[in-house]
Amino acid sequence: GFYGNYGGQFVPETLMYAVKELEETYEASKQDDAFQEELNYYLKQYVGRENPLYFAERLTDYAGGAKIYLKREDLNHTGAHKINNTVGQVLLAKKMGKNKIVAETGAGQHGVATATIAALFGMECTVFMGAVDVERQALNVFRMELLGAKVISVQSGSKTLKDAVNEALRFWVANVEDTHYVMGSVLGPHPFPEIVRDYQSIIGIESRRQILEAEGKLPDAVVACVGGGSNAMGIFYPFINDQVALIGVEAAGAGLETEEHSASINKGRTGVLHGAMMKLLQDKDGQILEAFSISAGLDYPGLGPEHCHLNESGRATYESATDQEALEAFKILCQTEGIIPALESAHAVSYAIKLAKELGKEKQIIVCLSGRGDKDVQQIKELFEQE
Ligand SMILES: Cc1ncc(COP(=O)(O)O)c(/C=N/[C@H](C(=O)O)[C@@H](O)C(C)C)c1O
Repeated sequence: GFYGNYGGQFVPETLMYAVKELEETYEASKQDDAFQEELNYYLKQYVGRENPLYFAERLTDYAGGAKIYLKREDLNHTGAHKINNTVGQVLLAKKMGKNKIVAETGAGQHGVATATIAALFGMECTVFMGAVDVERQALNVFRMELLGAKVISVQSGSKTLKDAVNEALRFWVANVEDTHYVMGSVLGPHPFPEIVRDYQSIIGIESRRQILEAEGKLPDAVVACVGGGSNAMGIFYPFINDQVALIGVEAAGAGLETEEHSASINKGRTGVLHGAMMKLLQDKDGQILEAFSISAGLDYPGLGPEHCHLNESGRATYESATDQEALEAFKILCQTEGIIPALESAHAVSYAIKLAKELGKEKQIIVCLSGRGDKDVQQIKELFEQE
C-alpha cells in the first residue's frame, strides 16, 4: 500500500477490518468477469462512455502553439469524472453485501456522483459536506437531495473538505457492518488510492487510444488539475511507461507566496491525513493548514500519495494556476470553444495555454476537462458583478 515513501494504512484498529475486507473484495473483483461486465455496462449505457477527445482548434489558435486536445469528462452523466469511480465503488459495496453508502464532498460533484449511483441501485446514501462548501455549491446540495441522499453539513474545523472526510470516516467506523465509504479521490488508506486510480484510469485508456487514432503518435504532454488527484491519476496512469510529460496543476489561489492556496506539492511537507502519508499543508507544529482556492474541488490541503511519489521520482511535475489565471482560462474556453468548464478544470486549461506556446506548433497536448461549469456559474456571476 505504499508508493515510494507515501501511502500506507494509517487507520485505527476499528477500521482495519473494513479496509482489509475492501482489499480482498477489490482483488476478487478483478478476476470476476460478471463484475467487470456490469461495470463496463454502466460506464457505457449510464455514464455515456466513451466520451470524445476533442481537438480544440480555436483554443489552439488562441494559444498559438501546440495542438490542444480536451478529454471531455464534462460530458459524462452528472457532469464530471467523479462518476467513473462511484460506479465501481458502489458495485464493490453490493459485492460486499452492503446496502448503505457514505461519502464526503467538497465541490459537490463527488457527492452528486455518489448519490446518483446509490439511487440507481436503490441504496441509502449519506454525504458529508463542509458548511462552507454547502454555501458555495448550493446547487449541488439540492441535486444530491433530489437524488435521495441525506446531506450533512459539517460545522467542525474549517468546514470544508478536510472536515467532511473526518466526519465521514467517523460515520463509517460506527456503521462499518452495512455501510461502504465511497472515497472521492486518490486519498485515504490503502486500498482506496489504488481503487480510485484504477477506476479513473478509463480516462487515460480512452485518451491513449483516441490520440493514436487522431495523430498516429502519443502526445508530448498530458495536463490535469489536482485536488485530491483522481482525474489526474486516471489520465496519467495509462501513459506512465510512455515518453509523455505528465503535469499536474495545483490551485495557487491568491498566489503561492501568500497563505491562501492549495499547493500541497509546491508548499507542503510530508504528514499523515485521512489514513495516508502524503504531502500536506501544515504549520511548524504539524497542524493541518486550511487550503484555499476559488474552486471547491481543489480546496484540499493534501495530494494523493501516488502523486507525491511521481513528483519525488520526477515522473510527473506539478505546476500551479492562481484563481485569477483560472478565471481567465474559464472565460477563454467559453469564448473560443463554447465550453463552460468546471473552475477546477480551468486550472488545467490555464497551464495548457502557457505550455502550448512553449512547445510550439509541431507538438500535441491532452488536457483533462474534468467537469462542466454549470455548478460554478452562480459563483462566477457574483464575481463578475463585483468587478
Ligand atoms: C469537476 C472537478 N474536477 C476536479 C476535481 C478535483 O478532484 P480530483 O480529480 O480528485 O483531484 C473535482 C473535485 N471534486 C471533489 C468533490 O466534488 O467532492 C472534491 O471537492 C474532493 C473530492 C477533492 C471536481 O469536482
